Amino acid sequence: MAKPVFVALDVDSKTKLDSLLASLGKPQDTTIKVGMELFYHEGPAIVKELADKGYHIFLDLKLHDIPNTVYSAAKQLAHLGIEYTTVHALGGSQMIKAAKDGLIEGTPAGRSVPKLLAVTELTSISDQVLTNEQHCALPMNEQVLSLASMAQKAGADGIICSPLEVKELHQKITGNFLFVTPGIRPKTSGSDDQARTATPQEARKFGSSAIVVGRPITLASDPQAAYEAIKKEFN
Ligand SMILES: O=C(O)c1cc(=O)[nH]c(=O)n1[C@@H]1O[C@H](COP(=O)(O)O)[C@@H](O)[C@H]1O
Repeated sequence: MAKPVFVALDVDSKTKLDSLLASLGKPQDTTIKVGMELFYHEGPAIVKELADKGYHIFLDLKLHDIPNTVYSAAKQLAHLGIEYTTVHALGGSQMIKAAKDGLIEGTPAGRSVPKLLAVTELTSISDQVLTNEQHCALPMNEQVLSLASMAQKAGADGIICSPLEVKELHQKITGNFLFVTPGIRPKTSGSDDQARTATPQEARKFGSSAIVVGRPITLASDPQAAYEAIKKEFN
């Protein structure tokens, strides 16, 4: 089975959303990511609407709060018909466990519990920022590994990291654990706010379970062609 390419629907209007979705293909064959921009603009109703149309939805709100608040929020998200959601691993093991418990508790009977992904270090964080602003004593690869192991023990189904870390993670983390990687930039892209990037082909070679791609598709002159080319390169 083809590994998912989650298209990040980072748009601020229903018109832009509809035109983007029209270029992606049949809902049942399309994996999409609803992030903060669209969710805060349209509210939870848009998630339900997309789920009812048959899209496979990754709802990325990156919860990060005290365990009780995250438990209650995750319980609400579990009603929406989503397949994946996110928390920040830096919220700690108790918070991750609370998110998982909330998802289990909130999932309607007969439906699958959404998979919980823990964001390790954002792909926009460079080695310099990790050291000089976060004052982290570990190098990036060890910090990501440490957060990934903790998240796995706490009950997460996988992590979000850069493709650049995935090869090493596969050697050290066993079991059925997902490595979902944004920071995807085809060769021709210029530089932007992403710091730890790789091409779709590199992500495949490193062993990413799925990739998340926004602007290389949403801002392309032909989003459909860009999406198809990236899917082909990753699989
Ligand atoms: O959780 C995420 O999806 C995420 C984590 C991370 O570390 N880096 C990251 O870029 N993302 C998301 O992945 C998408 C990347 O979009 P582009 O940079 O436009 O391809 C955005 O929607 C980000 O919110």
